Amino acid sequence: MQVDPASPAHAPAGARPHVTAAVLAGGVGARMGGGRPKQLLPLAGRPVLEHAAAAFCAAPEVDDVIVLMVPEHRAEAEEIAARLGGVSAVLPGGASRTETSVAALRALEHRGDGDLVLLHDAARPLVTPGVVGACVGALASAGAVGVAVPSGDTVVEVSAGSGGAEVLRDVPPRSSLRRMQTPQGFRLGVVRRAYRKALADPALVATDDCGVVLRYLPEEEVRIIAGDEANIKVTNPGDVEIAETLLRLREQRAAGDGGSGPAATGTRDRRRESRR
Ligand SMILES: Nc1ccn([C@@H]2O[C@H](COP(=O)(O)OP(=O)(O)OP(=O)(O)O)[C@@H](O)[C@H]2O)c(=O)n1
Ligand SMILES: C[C@](O)(CO)[C@H](O)COP(=O)(O)O
Repeated sequence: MQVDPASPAHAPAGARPHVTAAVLAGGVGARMGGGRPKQLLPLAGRPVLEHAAAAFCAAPEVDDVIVLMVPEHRAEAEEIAARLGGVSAVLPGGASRTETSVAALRALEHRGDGDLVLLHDAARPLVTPGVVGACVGALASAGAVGVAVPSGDTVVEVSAGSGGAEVLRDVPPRSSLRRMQTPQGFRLGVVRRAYRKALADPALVATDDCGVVLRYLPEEEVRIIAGDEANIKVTNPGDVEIAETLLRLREQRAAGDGGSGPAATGTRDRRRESRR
């Protein structure tokens, strides 16, 4: 699949920006092990990646969903995209998460600087359309937005001590600590400028995209909005089971609400409907 080249490069004056969600599925899942990328593991009967992409397909604020997949497993992502019906392109990911983010930005070269992109870990299958919508909403008044949750634990900094053993170095105040999640959303002009500088830095090391904006565009405020404790990243063995439990709890709560909770299904039609 390819990105639709007929899409306008710049939104007409006064029009709302175009919103693309890029689901980053280029990782091999080394910590999970098992020989297959974790985004393809089944979670309640559907691959992890399918859950993640479905939340964006269901979010009325999102116009377009693309998936960046480990090249060797692109065919499986194409099948998932075909099932969902709301994914416009499945493209090859890069060798690192940062390279996959850059590949997503390259795929959006035809979009204007004022358009928006949401970068999301395919390994976070429990993201909800509600969090996606809040992220897009915050981008009305910010150039970069990350979703995060407060840290319940005291988070400490460690380093190697005199005998080589790990020792405590610093205890940052917990009240100012958050655990960063995805989606992370950006005006394209902002994230493009940040990555342009980042890619010129031979010392570039990044584990998320808001961090790249913070480091390379210090003048740009990165807004933090409330994430969701359940929006875990499937990382280590056992995490799929935890995600399944959280999903079941969410479904039970939604059923208790009369089914009004966030559904991770939806179609392009619903999106079109919301734009009228
Ligand atoms: N080359 C890469 C590496 C990571 N990711 C994506 O970035 C997200 C978060 O990364 P992580 O949890 O580290 O995934 P993996 O890199 O697959 O895991 P590991 O580090 O254990 O190998 C995942 O959705 C993963 O697919 C990516 O798109 N391209
Ligand atoms: C982007 C992220 O999910 C925010 O918590 C995280 O940094 C990804 O990190 P990883 O090293 O790729 O697991």
